[in-house]
Amino acid sequence: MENSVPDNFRSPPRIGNLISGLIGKDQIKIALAIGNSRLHWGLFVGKTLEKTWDTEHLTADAVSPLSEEEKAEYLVQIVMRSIEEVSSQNLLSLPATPAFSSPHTLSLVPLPLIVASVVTQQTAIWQSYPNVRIITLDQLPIGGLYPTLGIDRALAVLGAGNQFGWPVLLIDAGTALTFTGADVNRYLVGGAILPGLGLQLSSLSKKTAALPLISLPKNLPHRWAKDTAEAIQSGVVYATVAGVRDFIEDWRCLFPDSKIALTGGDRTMLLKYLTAAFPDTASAVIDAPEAIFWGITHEL
Ligand SMILES: Nc1ncnc2c1ncn2[C@@H]1O[C@H](COP(=O)(O)OP(=O)(O)OP(=O)(O)O)[C@@H](O)[C@H]1O
Ligand SMILES: CC(C)(CO)[C@@H](O)C(=O)NCCC(=O)O
Ligand SMILES: [K+]
Repeated sequence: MENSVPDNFRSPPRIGNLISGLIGKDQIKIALAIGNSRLHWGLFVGKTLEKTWDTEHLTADAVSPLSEEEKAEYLVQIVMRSIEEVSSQNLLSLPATPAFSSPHTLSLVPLPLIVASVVTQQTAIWQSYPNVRIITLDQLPIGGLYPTLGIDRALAVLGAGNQFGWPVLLIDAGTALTFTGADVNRYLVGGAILPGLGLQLSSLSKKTAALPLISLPKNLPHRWAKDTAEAIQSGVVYATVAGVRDFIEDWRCLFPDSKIALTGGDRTMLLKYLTAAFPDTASAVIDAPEAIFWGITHEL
């Protein structure tokens, strides 16, 4: 994904003619979940989530010199290019492809875009998209939300509850590691926020003189390490899985029949560590990479 204005900025997107048949029927909608590390995209046909993918944040520098009209065109093209990159097989093989014949280009018919963002600066950029809706907390059918709750947490817990049932505890292993729990009445019980696995590692290297930037280990490391890299991995991994287990077990005391779902960029690693360290706890956890998009389904 380009971060600056693309060279062929003014050329019509190729995919336009291909999918405009579907657009004419109002079937395609794009969801954009703006996280702290990157952009998460979902392509819906009707209410069905067909595809998800991730790209980098846009830079304000690429967008700010543009006029309002150019911004709109630029963002439409960013969306189309992004879809084009990920859709070469899947999108074009959707069942509705025979309808691909309309003369519209997508710069004339921008796909509806639904944005849920926890990054104000990025939200501001996407406000220039011509056919955008920004999801806010007050639109969501969950009670007991507090005003500063992250929309990603609200949507993901809603999506997990709708998919798996209520009550539900949603764990998001993203930039931040969050716990968000709701009861059988879709009422927020509460949650917690701590630095995610990646952020723990990067902050140790950034804020100390001697500690290097270490990546996550492939498997549960040795606990009692005898070199720096392994010591960092041990500390971050064991403390995090112990904390995650403690939150899960506490939640299960409150709601013994609750579903427990795990999402976010580090979910696979976290679940691997948790499985190795606490298999009983881990066996209750459901992999839910698309939880936030299931929450958005409700808003389409
Ligand atoms: N290809 C990737 N690019 C960036 N991060 C990745 C990638 N694959 C896995 N990750 C992990 O994903 C984590 C970020 O998670 P995610 O992408 O869910 O973040 P986010 O949605 O931006 O964060 P948040 O929702 O907390 O704002 C990082 O800690 C990183 O280790
Ligand atoms: C906690 C994060 C950063 C997780 O992405 C996001 O949900 C957020 O910015 N939340 C606002 C604070 C809160 O949820 O209480
Ligand atoms: K996330």
